[in-house]
Amino acid sequence: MVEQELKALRVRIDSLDEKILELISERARCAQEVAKVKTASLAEGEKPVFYRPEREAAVLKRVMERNRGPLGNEEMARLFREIMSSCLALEEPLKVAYLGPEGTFTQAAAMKHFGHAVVSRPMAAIDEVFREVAAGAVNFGVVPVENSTEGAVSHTLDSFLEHDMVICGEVELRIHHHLLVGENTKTGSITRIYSHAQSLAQCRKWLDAHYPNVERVAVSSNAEAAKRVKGEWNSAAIAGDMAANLYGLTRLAEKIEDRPDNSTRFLMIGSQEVPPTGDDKTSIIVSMSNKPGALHELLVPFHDNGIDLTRIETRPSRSGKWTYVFFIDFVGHHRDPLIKAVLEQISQEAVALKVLGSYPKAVL
Ligand SMILES: O=C(O)C(=O)C[C@]1(C(=O)O)C=C[C@@H](O)C=C1
Repeated sequence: MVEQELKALRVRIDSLDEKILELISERARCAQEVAKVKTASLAEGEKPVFYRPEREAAVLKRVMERNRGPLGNEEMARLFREIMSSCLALEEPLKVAYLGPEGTFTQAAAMKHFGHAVVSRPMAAIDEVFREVAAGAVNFGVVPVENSTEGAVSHTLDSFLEHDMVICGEVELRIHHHLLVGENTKTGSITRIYSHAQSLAQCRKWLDAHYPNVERVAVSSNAEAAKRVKGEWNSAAIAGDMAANLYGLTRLAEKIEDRPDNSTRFLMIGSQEVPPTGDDKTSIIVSMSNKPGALHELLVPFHDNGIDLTRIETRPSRSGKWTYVFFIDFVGHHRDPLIKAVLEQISQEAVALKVLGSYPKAVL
């Protein structure tokens, strides 16, 4: 009886899969047509722009709005994310550099934002990601910018001071850390725990409680930590799922981050300006003259115009001792008339103002 029912359901699934297959193929052919149209309408010397983040955000939002379940909105959007990623790859295979090595959270962020049909290249340092994008060796780069527990990633902020980059997207990732061991690890004899400094900090209380006397060794990435543990018998690593799976490690303890809402925000950097979608964010760098009330003066225009600031960060400017630059993120697009007016007002008071980019708010 059960066998009969299962058989009938599987016949239905097969027939639905055939329809889905046909529809996906039709969609892919449509994307090929889009590519032809984009290429045909070019002026002399102009390059086609295949990747359209504003359109991708609209597609994913529409899917989420129309979804009636039983699959959740995020799950459904994730499936469409991958379909679109493959459609884009037919138009142009995107090359994306990220802070490596393979298995880092930054790689997971890159996949969450662009899907898996991109050609991704791990870089050894944040600055290298910036340089690879600046050199035109890849279309986009992915770098971490802030963590909800540990704050700003200062290497990324400093790199924005050195390179002319356009921010064209953001993605947020829940960060879950696990204590990982290899096949050879003697779990009762762990004397050393490897991880990236930020991850060690994010698990500080857990480590104090469970491994108070074990040496904590900061290495260049969580993936590097996982790699080291594979060959040692007395060490463990703190890293996430991607690294655990990549290096075949076992989870001795799961989700050991001190704060359950621990998440990291990543930025997509490139050279492409993104048009407004109606639900955007903008990132700017401003340097003010070193006088009392400078920060107040900078913030007043935002307040007066009801603009929602989502982040403000200070870094030394590197061009003069004790001068500072402010990294500010706010809601809106720099082409919106209100935002334009506010930026105009600020630039009259500022020593320098640079718009790093306006981009759709993260959908996924
Ligand atoms: O609409 C476009 O411009 C397309 O190229 C199609 C498409 C899609 O598959 O929906 C593919 C890539 C772009 O980044 C955005 C959307």
